[in-house]
Amino acid sequence: MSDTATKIAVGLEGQADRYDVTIGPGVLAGLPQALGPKVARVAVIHPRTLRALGRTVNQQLTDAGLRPLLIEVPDGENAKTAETLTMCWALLGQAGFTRSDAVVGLGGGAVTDLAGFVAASWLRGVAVVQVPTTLLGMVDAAVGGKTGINTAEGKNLVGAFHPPRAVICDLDALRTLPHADLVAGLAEVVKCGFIADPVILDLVENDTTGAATSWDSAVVRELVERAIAVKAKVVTNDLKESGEREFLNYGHTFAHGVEQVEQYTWRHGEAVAVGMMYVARLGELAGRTPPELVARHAAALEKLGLPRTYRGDRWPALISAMGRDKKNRGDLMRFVVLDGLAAPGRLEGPDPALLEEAYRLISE
Ligand SMILES: NC(=O)c1ccc[n+]([C@@H]2O[C@H](COP(=O)([O-])OP(=O)(O)OC[C@H]3O[C@@H](n4cnc5c(N)ncnc54)[C@H](O)[C@@H]3O)[C@@H](O)[C@H]2O)c1
Ligand SMILES: O=C(O)C(=O)C[C@@H](O)[C@H](O)[C@H](O)COP(=O)(O)O
Ligand SMILES: [Zn+2]
Repeated sequence: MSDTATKIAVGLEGQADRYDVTIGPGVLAGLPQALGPKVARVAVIHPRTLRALGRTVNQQLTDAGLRPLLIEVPDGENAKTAETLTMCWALLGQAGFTRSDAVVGLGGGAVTDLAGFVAASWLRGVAVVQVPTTLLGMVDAAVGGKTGINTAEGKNLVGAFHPPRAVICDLDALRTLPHADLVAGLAEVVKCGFIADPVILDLVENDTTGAATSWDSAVVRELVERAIAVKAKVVTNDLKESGEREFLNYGHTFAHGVEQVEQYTWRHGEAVAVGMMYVARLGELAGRTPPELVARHAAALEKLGLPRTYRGDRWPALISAMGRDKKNRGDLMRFVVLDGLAAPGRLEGPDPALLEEAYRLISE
């Protein structure tokens, strides 16, 4: 293991489901230990693009005396389908996976969401170790135990809360990540800045050298660690989203609508960027979010090269998709808005006219 690794614990001290998120270059070497002593077989679920890394992990686990089974799935959201889930179940069944075996999610957020749900559902729950290989996976998707897949009707509509046994964020994995995916991941980091840790925003705003978008910079490492610390604290307090975990959903009602309407051709992080602009405007229209904070959203996202606007001719499809958001209760639409910097709150049942007006304000 790298001697420059950082560990952030998730879960209450002394509880069996507490786990570490390990961050640093080279920390993938710790995967066999992270799986624990009782595991024999390991299903390594990875996307097509990471076939070579999958083989490296296969060798690493074999050398450690484990019996890996590589499962290759499609890239991106195409992995988060009932068909891919069924394929994974079939392969685990054919290999005779038992409750002492484990799953590894090796890939971006789409794969860690799928792998987590495979683990949550197989034999009603086996261990999963998440090895995120995108920035977004490291700072958000792999941490916190939200797992799931999409259905034709919407994003993440089927899933389970299933905390991982460990999360391994090997920063070396970011070397091959396309720049646009790195930047998209920063949208979730900025989200953590607005809802909980303004130092994140300072780091982005004061970056004069492009360090915030350079995968191997000290700034990116600090951003990763700060965002994970925000998420770790929230999910430790509220794993199943009955309270403050909803704040991690800031910007996501609109974002998930955009992803669905665009048939998942938009990156999740890009949709979250626009979704934060939308809800910042909504909060302002509702008299909750101060105008200068709305302007700060636009400035921070622009600095990173993230989108702030969306096409203006999709309202019926968007409002329909937003009606299926998990924060809603019956006909009551519920949003997370900011009452100030690092002061998230809920906006329940806003006037439909405000919902459409906020859309108009961010329309191209
Ligand atoms: N469960 C959660 O709490 C949570 C949180 C945030 C996002 N998510 C989900 O995460 C998904 C988005 O994740 P994402 O942004 O990582 O996208 P992604 O998983 O689709 O990955 C983006 C692309 O990068 C490729 N890739 C992954 N690692 C790579 C690497 N190191 N080098 C080169 N290519 C690489 C992938 O194969 C894919 O084509 C969405 O489905 C979103 O809903 C879940
Ligand atoms: O961890 C959470 O809780 C989040 O809401 C984090 C989000 O960034 C993430 O995109 C999550 O998958 C959204 O969940 P959903 O419940 O809105 O599907
Ligand atoms: Zn998200």
